[in-house]
Amino acid sequence: MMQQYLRIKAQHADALVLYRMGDFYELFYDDARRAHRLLDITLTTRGQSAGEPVVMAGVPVHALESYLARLIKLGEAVAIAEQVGDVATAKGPVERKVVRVVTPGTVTDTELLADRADTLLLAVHRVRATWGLAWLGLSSGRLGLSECSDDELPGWLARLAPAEILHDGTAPAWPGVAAARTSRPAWQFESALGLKKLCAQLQVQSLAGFNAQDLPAAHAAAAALLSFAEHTQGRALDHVRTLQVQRATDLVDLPPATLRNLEIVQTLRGEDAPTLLSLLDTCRTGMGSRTLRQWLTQPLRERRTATERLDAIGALHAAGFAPLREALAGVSDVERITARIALRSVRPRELTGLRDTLAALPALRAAAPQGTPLLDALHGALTPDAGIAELLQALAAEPAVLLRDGGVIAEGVDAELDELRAIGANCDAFLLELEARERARTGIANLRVMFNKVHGFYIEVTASNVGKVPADYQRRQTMKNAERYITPELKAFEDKALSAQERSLAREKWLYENLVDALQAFLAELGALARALASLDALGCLAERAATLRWCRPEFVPYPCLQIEDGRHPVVEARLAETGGGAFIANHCRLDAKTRMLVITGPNMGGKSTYMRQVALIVLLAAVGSCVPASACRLGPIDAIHTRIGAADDLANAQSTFMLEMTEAAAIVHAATEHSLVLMDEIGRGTSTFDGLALAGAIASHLHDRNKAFTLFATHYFELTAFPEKHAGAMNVHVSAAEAAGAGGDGIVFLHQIEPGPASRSYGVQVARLAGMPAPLIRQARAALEALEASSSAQQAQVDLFAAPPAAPAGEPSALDQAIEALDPDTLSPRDALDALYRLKKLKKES
Ligand SMILES: Nc1ncnc2c1ncn2[C@@H]1O[C@H](COP(=O)(O)OP(=O)(O)OP(=O)(O)O)[C@@H](O)[C@H]1O
Repeated sequence: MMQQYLRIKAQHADALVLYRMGDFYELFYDDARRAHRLLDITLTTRGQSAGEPVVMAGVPVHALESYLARLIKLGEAVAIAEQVGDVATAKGPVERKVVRVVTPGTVTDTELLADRADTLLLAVHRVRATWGLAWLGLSSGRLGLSECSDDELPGWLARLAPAEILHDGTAPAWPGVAAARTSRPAWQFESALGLKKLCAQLQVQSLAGFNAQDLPAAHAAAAALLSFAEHTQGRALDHVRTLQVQRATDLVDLPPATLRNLEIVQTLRGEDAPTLLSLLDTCRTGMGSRTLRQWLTQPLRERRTATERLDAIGALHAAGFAPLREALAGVSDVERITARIALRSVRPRELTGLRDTLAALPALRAAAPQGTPLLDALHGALTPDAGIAELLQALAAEPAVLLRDGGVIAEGVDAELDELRAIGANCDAFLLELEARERARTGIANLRVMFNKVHGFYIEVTASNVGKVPADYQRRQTMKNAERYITPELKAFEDKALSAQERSLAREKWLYENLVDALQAFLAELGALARALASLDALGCLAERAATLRWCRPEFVPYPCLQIEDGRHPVVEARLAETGGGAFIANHCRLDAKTRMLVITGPNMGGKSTYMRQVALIVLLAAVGSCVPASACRLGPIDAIHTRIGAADDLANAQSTFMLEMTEAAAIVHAATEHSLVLMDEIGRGTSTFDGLALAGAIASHLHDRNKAFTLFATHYFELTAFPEKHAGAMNVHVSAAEAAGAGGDGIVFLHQIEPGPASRSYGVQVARLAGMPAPLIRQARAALEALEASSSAQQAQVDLFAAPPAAPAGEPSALDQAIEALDPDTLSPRDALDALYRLKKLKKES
């Protein structure tokens, strides 16, 4: 047996092998020690192999799911080796085979998946300066490809949030990426192989129809992705029949900092709520929630999709969305059920769930409004082939949870099954009759015919009556107060009953497998149905949110424009409403080709961050095709939302607050275009005043003069309120606050209203007092502040913070010169040389 185990283990060196032995899955040697550490299960030793005691640990079969869930969460891969041979006839150890490998990115078990988020497997592969990406949601059948640069990769990893990343062993560690990493042999990442595999998977001759033929790096990643996914499932992936190519240039760029700072799907603390998604997601199904999450993290630059969705939402408002949402509430997770049909792991109750959903479709169709291209298309997908429902009629009304318990196939579907079941049903009558007959024959009034799992059928006679037992009774078992017997007649009956039950279970299993096989023909239709239901659900949800939260439809224009009337921060507003914290103060934001930058000043706690974030959230929601929290909104093209907000120390990556601040700001200055929205919150505060002020001024100038991005620039440096005087595209605004008649004039009321012009003064000391600083400390700070203000105005240096950058001093080599100097052509490989060329071109562009 150990030989058999070691053979299996050799084929699954990277996974924990769970080896089935009776009612347990056993782990051996290092796997056992690892499982002991991770799961806190007991380590034992048994027997000897090669002269050493065999170290082992086991988990009971019935508890597999919960242990699997824990292991997957810890990023482990698990190979499950089942007994596939016949226990009764096997000579030596029963044959065992790995039936599936479960890894964090390839789980499909309903119990192990989050309802409202997709679990993605991502493969990455670098070809020269290009990263190829290929990802797959096994439980949804969604396959995607993309290519990106080094700089863009972190954005993709954050956006996709994969559970597991496959790489060829050379990928660097990515900070902040929580996915499990699985290394695969480099030869599996092969472009031509990938192209072939993709064509085979999608059953097409070329990928032209998917606009995916010119992505060699992504093809290479797809080769490894598909091999690995098939390997874990032990079969082909028949439900994966569509492909989505996403080009970075198609999406509104949301770098990881933006996803984080705007708290779109996770709060800064890493919780699921309150976030934009948690506020938005009132979807009736898991499929809808997953789709909404995808829309939100992958907003599109071109406005066609958003306009289509907004048209649909408009129609839902006009026709009423409540009936549709009610009809969707009873719909089961068709997307995951479809995947599980394809993987042959679907459970009986999932199929009856599908049957109920199909039966509910006419009502759903009646409740789904039509009249816009998107709604009409979705409506069209709600009439799947009647053959599916017909096949599902074979299932019992309420089947058992597990196939092995029987009772899954309905009566009247299969004559043989019905006959076998009848034998079982007649059992009870026969036993009662036998009992009565034997009581009469023996004169033992309390004689009983009974059954248990270990001993089968028997006749029980109490000790006091043993003397009356006839000669044809054979003793089976002696109890404390009774004896148990078997008779030839009872034995014959037992054989017939047990074999009928066994045969009926086997027959049901066979019928069920046939049913699942027959359903394979409808995978594509079921996939389309799932997508339509999911989209309808997400649209219904957006319509409901817009109505409940009083949002308006944004308008798209082709020229530079970012105009928001009475904008609100949806999450802060909801929170204020929840806690009775008063009304949210709505604010405008008006940027256009001429005015591209707002310099925002005002007291701490005044609402600067809230204002900037709300503008970004509104821009994002509009790009998704949702209504927005404002009374009116007009938007030009937007290609990215960049944010530099807050200062969470990235200790894990040994970056100081200031270093992180500058790194993020540098990335923005490099990437922002005139179509980007940039939020800069208190840049420069992480260092000394002069350094910080000087850098903030230079960054503002760069954004204004070179990037020309729409920029919201919040700052505490009063000196920066002079910026708009010299920069025509910038304008001062401030969040208003009022002095309250408090002791010593230190009271302050935040009005949260954005007003034109710079703030008149700072309120830092007042806010500190509100925060409960001791009175003497506050008095000292105020005295010091007055002295500082007096001395500063007396000797204000006439420094031009915003002067154009002086040329690099003569004689000082530029960054480009230095890079060229550092190159040694004789020692470069062709690939390094090409990389160097890219680097130089980039430096040239920046200089
Ligand atoms: N428009 C608004 N209407 C009502 N309440 C608001 C509004 N804006 C902000 N607030 C409230 O004020 C609090 C502080 O806002 P915010 O964090 O945006 O201030 P800030 O000016 O960025 O402060 P700091 O300069 O200290 O970072 C928010 O948590 C919110 O409760």
